[in-house]
Amino acid sequence: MDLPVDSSVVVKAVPSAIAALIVWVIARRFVFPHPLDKVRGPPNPSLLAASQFFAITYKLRDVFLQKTAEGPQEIDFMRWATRVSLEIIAQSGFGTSWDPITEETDEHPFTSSAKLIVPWGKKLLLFRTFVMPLIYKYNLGTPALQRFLIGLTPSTPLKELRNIVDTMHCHSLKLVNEKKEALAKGSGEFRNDHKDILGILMEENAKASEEDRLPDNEVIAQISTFTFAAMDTTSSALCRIFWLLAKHQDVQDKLRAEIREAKQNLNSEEPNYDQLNALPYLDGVIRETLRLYPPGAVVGRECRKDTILPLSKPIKTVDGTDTQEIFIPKDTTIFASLLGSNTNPELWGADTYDWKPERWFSPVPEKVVEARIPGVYSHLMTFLGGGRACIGFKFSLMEMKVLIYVLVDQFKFTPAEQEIIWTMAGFTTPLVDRSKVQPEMPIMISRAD
Ligand code: HEM
Repeated sequence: MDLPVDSSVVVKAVPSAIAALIVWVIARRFVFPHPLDKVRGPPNPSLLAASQFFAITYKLRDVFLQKTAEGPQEIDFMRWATRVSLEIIAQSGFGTSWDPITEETDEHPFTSSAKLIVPWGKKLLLFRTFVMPLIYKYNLGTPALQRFLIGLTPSTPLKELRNIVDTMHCHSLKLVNEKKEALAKGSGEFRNDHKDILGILMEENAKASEEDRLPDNEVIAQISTFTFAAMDTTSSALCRIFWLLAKHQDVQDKLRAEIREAKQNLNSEEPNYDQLNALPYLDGVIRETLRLYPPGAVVGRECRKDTILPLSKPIKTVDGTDTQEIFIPKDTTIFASLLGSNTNPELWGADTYDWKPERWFSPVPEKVVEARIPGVYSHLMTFLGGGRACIGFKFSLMEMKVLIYVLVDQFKFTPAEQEIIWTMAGFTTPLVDRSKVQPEMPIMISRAD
């Protein structure tokens, strides 16, 4: 067969091409390997959820593209981060869609309700600390009586919280009933393609023995638990990350460069889970933010038996003596500072209160390793540790990474004029006006070059 070019030229070029290829492979492997090299390969089918997260995030990207068509715009980032977080947990957790995420549609009532639990709850600190535990402990009054009494009180926060609970309950009940109906028709149809958490729970619950089976009200309660645990925390962390990126343009630029390089290297719009995790700057930004600004700064616990708490170093008691341990009587409520552990200068060093994503490019300080912090994530207590640790932390990390990957690539974020007030009661929440209940985080966005 005739070759379209002079065959002698091709034959002479072969050894040079092979030599060039060898040089290129060696250079890529040893001189400037890309972090994604380690994780190339077929996508892991068990981690396909990343593509579901991308699909939801693209809707937000489209809203922002629409908004910035005429130039820079101020947006309430809290509003959009909450909508996306809710939709992600609705689709992956419950196999339903609650929010089309468009400029023209309002947020789902579940979002507007769940988002206000913390701000209204904050106004009832004394009631929650002293009265509610007694109501639970002594099982005072039926739910109907409690609701009736709330109606008689002049307390707006109590009434608001009751309305919030009603809204969330009503939507959760509807969802459980729909799932039950589908379950009755056959599990194949029921699960559809999605192995969502609620679907699996209900399917297994239906098979469980009478004594192991969760009653309906507990299944319904799981929906509120998951929504609340997933939505408020992740949206709070996302707000903080974008606020920091807006304030540190140099970090934002480096992050954008890393994302764009990854896109080019992968030759694809969407990295899979492993590829996303292999981006060091993206990972450093998230780790550092969750270290210095954990969405929940403290957790409360009730001591179930008399306990002696050993201390890492002696403290002075009121009578001036040194002690190495504290006695905590049964039923004492204690608050453990997750923030305090994450930022302890004795472990993390003098620059502990500086936000430095690069910190994570080197091994963590020896003292941090030696302290054996029991947290499930990165020597941090942000997601707690032990039997009650956060079960959604990898889910949340992936959600944040996907959102940052998509948005920072396309948009530039700069601070808005208003000062943000970060309130620390409950989950950390951004506000612009302390007298308002509604969380808000204005930020300027424009198209990135
Ligand atoms: C940045 C995001 C998140 C943070 C900082 C966070 C933090 C925490 C913390 C500190 C706890 C322990 C609370 C306590 O026991 O007092 C917890 C529990 C929990 N989290 Fe998360 N979380 C996040 C995201 C998520 C997501 C996305 C989900 C669900 C998909 C989730 C589901 C849960 C659940 C169900 C629990 C209760 C676990 C149990 O008590 O056994 N979380 N989370």
